[in-house]
Amino acid sequence: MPIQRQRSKPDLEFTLRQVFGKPSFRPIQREVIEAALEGNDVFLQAATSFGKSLCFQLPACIDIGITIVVSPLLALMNNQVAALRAASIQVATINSTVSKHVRDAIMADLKTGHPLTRLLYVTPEFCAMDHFRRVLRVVHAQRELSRIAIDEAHCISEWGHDFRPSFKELNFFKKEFPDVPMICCTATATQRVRDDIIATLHLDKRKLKHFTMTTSRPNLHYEVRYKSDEEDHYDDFLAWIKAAHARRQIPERAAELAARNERPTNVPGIIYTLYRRDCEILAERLTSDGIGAKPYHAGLSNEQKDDHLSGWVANREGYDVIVATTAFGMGIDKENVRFVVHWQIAKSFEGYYQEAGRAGRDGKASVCIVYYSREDRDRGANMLARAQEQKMRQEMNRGRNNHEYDNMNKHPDSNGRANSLLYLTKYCEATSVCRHKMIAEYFGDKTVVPCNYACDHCKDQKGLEIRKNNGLASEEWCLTQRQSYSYDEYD
Ligand SMILES: Nc1ncnc2c1ncn2[C@@H]1O[C@H](COP(=O)(O)OP(=O)(O)OP(=O)(O)O)[C@@H](O)[C@H]1O
Repeated sequence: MPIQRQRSKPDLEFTLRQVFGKPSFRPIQREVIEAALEGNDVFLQAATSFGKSLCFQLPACIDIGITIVVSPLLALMNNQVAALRAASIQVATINSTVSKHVRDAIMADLKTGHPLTRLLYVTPEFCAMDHFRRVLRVVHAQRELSRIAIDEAHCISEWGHDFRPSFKELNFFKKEFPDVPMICCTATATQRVRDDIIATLHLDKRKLKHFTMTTSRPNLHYEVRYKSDEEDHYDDFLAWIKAAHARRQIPERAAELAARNERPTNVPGIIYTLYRRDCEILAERLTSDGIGAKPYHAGLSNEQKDDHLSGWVANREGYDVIVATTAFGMGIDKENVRFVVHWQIAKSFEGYYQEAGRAGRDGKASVCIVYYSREDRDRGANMLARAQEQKMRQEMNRGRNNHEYDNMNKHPDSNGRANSLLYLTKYCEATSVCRHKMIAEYFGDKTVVPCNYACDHCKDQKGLEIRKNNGLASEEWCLTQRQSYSYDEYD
């Protein structure tokens, strides 16, 4: 018996306009939504900022019953929940920032079997809890479990195999509720990761409706800036952002901004760093140089994180730049982010593309800069090797026998991380290929990706080569550093 109980042919455009305030669908959104509403399992891969969330949010407003959205990060959940509330949609989230009182009220709504909540955002860890599963069974028995949406589905493959095993347990949904349709959304999955997600969730490949769109973000200008340990690139960045402020203070531009009630110093951006201590130090340095900046990392209290995120989203003075670890990023949707800077090489190619994808979500030109040094590359490789060693030790301590351990190491993910970092290094070192093309190549995107001088290679290849030659430490020097273990102390 199909679980879907739809109202007569829904007017999708009407819901889009009335509920979401959008004038029209973006390419293939309509097709994805129709496939979902027909009760299919759907796999949607599309560029950052494509509008993937709408593909499960809109059906949730049409179908009878509740959509469970599994989401990996608090900031992402809170960001989406706030946007849905602003559109007066009945949405709830259960996570560590939600008080017991609110949590009980949500659970009471679910326990009725006929929840008023249209979308419930939860973590994979919460989905693994017995009491939540029991309540879901009640909702399912009442034929009110409308759909399961897995947002940022690549996390199943990237994180499920090590530090967040609950991702792997998401196959509970298909095991227990095979008739409830599922939709998986991601911007960053290679063929290997796609196969892994499908297998982990127990989706039937033959019946799955697959939608794959280009990875291309033509309004993003990708740039690599070369450096070595010898120099502090802070001054380079400060000069760059001060120049952006100065351009906004040219009289005609300033008048335009004033008419829109915008501050000339509001150039919203994100700086990603690998280390928590850098978040604090850098935010303080920028603030003392007149650039409003706040840190964001897992070591801050929930109140601080909320304050910094909400101040930044609201374009509040003093909150223009967020200096963050990767605790901030995936899925964060603020339309006017004009730049994303990676203070060091990112942890993976997927991470880089995701984080850079926070820029220019309004379609306007925006800049993505990576400060790349070979020393940071080696530190990144070190961090990865250590994490893998630690995992190996933990698994040994947990008593896996050698055979199991060998199989674990044969898992596609064990090499995936290293390959991803290697490709990111290749991307940073490259001076003879368009950066947009390199991104497409990594994700197996066969479409022709346009680059209208929107990367440092296509804009000025000669200059790029010179900057690389002048900026990087030599490989010989890095080798001596590696041999003397000097990178280990920094980690
Ligand atoms: N049809 C549409 N018309 C106008 N805006 C839209 C439409 N669909 C989605 N959007 C807007 O596009 C923005 C990006 O959407 P969303 O956050 O769902 O992106 P995403 O595909 O999940 O990206 P990411 O993978 O980077 O998180 C949102 O602000 C959303 O409101």
